[in-house]
Amino acid sequence: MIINESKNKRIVIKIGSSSLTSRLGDISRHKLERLVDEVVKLKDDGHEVLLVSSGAVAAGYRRLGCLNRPTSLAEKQAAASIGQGLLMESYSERFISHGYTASQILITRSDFSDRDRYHNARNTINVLLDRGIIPIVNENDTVTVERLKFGDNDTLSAKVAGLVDADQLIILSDIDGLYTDDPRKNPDAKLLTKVSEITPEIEESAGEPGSAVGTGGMRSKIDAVKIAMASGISSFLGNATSPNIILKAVIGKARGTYFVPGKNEFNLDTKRQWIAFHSGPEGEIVVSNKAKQSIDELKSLYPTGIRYVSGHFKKGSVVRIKDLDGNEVGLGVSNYSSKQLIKIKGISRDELADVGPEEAINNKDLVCHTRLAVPIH
Ligand SMILES: Nc1ncnc2c1ncn2[C@@H]1O[C@H](COP(=O)(O)OP(=O)(O)O)[C@@H](O)[C@H]1O
Ligand SMILES: N[C@@H](CCC(=O)OP(=O)(O)O)C(=O)O
Repeated sequence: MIINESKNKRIVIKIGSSSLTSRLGDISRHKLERLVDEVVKLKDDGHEVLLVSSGAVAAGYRRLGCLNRPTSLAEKQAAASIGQGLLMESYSERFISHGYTASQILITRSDFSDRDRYHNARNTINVLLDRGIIPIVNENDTVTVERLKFGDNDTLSAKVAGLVDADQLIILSDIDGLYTDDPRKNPDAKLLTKVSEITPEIEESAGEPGSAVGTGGMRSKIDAVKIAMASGISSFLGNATSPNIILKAVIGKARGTYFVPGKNEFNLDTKRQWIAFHSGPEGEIVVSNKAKQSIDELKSLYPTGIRYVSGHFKKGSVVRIKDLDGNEVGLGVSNYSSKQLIKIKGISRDELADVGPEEAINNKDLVCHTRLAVPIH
């Protein structure tokens, strides 16, 4: 199949456990190699490809001595510790047989919540992509604890797609796309081929995993797509077993669901993506109704609109912004420490002249929740 389009794309492909495993639950070499062979064709055509691949637990649990996929955290982590190496070995062997090199990247949420580490990951991945390598990302299962988990590889893939400014996110699963209901439970469910807005009906239709090896189900795929949409990235969801699914998805000819990003104001730049999806807010400020309104309009926040400040934070920390009823309205990088803000809250811009930067939060460092239909943190 000739897939070359005028522009070479940067493509992130998420491969779920169910797309790599046999009916017994262990890794199917045949399935893995078929997908790698498609990626190789994309590479031959000049596209940059990054994989986010699950499968470590599936590849390792039998050698750990478990009959079924384990459910306890420690056993899953032990299985992943065995399986991650085996998984990478299978990928590497196949890519090398085609003359390409794969690299392994294991990430936890805490790696991304530090802005320097976030940038570092981005720089490293850019070097790999520039040199024609295929980075293969998975969650660093052996060291994550529930609290620090990305939660699943679906949202991880969307965050990685944002990190590397991907042109497209392709999520492969064991289902043909997003249906109006879980098709395994409702035979009347209809496939949605194009989605430009995640409506409450779509949220409701998204259910649990369909197989014993899947973890996120449609719920986490929708969360992932929302993150991609907010980052201005088109996504595709389709069935890994469908022939040439990746090649067809890239040219818009695959059976499945295409998700197209919404209006421009949702297209978060990398800094806002970091604030929205990765940062760990260190304090809270409560703002007046008028200030809330200007945040809704994505305007900078001035000390005059701040009513209360809580927590101890430094200049440059991310803080939660709440309205007078206690609802979170956004997140932003504070130009002042909590100590300074307590002193200057409520003060007008004229009176502030000598204290420091006028704005408490510049609008470039502001993420407004009403403009962002995405779960934060
Ligand atoms: N609205 C829906 N549309 C499609 N699939 C759905 C829906 N709701 C729930 N599902 C289930 O989600 C499953 C895919 O998620 P999951 O098992 O986690 O796969 P993976 O391992 O590929 O991440 C499907 O097999 C399907 O049974
Ligand atoms: N990191 C884990 C998988 C986590 C996960 O999201 O799995 P899946 O829902 O199959 O994509 C592993 O490699 O087994």
